[in-house]
Amino acid sequence: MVRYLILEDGTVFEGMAFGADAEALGEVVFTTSMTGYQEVVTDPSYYGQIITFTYPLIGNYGINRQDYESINPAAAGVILNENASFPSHYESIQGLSEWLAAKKIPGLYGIDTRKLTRILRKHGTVKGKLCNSADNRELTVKELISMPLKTNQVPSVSTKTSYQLPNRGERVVVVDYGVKSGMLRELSMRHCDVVVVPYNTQAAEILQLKPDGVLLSNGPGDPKDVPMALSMIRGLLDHNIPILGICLGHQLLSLACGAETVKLKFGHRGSNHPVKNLMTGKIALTSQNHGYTVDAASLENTDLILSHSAVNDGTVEGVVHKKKPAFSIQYHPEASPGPHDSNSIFDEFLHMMKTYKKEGILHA
Ligand SMILES: NC(=O)CC[C@H](N)C(=O)O
Repeated sequence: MVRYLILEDGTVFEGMAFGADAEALGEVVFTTSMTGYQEVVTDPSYYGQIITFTYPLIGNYGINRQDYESINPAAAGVILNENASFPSHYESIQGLSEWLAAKKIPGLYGIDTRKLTRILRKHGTVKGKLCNSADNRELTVKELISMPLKTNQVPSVSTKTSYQLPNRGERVVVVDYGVKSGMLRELSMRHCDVVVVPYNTQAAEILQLKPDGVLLSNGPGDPKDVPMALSMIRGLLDHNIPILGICLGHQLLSLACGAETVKLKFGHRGSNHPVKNLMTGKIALTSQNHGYTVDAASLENTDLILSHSAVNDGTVEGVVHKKKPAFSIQYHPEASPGPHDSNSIFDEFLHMMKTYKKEGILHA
């Protein structure tokens, strides 16, 4: 069956349908990840977006039981060049198309994803529609132009109630803005006693849980659409609770400390983004998925120091608080998918919690 992608600039791509027989509207973004499509599509930070894979062949190892980053994928649609219809892997339980159909996500394949990516890179944020007919192209373009981009999606993906992953180690409260399960796995692997709480939990409730540290998770949308997080974070800083912020959590920590966030032209999405640690001079390849960034110039009047920066475009990739036990990074140390170069961020967080608990001093 034929399917179309119509962009708000009027461009029409004709390809083949796979996944669900449905239509989708959303921001069209691209990821350069060569593998890990199951993790990408189930990452809650992709909520409402139509994901284009620049790697030409996707789906060849199917879908398995392990690689979920959330149970219900939040992406609006998937675009590929070649869809491997006969997956082969010993853990595969389903093909990508079948799985997307079951999750009600439409897909389009057989288009020139290089041409599409060039358009996305040139125009930045581009809205698009996956549909089964291009007869109403003009109407669809009008609909896309007037459609406001939804940026307040955290309430849709955050847990509604708190839950615990009990263990014998440090008590870590995870504030769930759309947490990837990879982060919970990394904490559990380090024996952390994890309590996951909804996005709008306030500092007093978190303090009652007697945390050794708090992880501010990743999540979809614009960090400025989560204003209730800022007073909570300031409350935790006032009580010297060790904090690690990842991705949206990093942007929220920065906003809470007085920095600014801005939207990037076309975002960073992929598993091969080099990041420089400015403290050690070392470069790590990182997994990324973000459309917003902390404005480097705005750090000047805050208590935050720039600790990491993106090698490709020089944007902010990490900050450290000068006076409080808090640091954050824009990329994904849990990888899922991607290289494990930055896995030690979780060890640093653990070290910070332990040191702080023992000596009540700031992590050096
Ligand atoms: N992965 C994330 O947490 C993304 C953060 C934010 N939604 C952004 O796009 O920049």
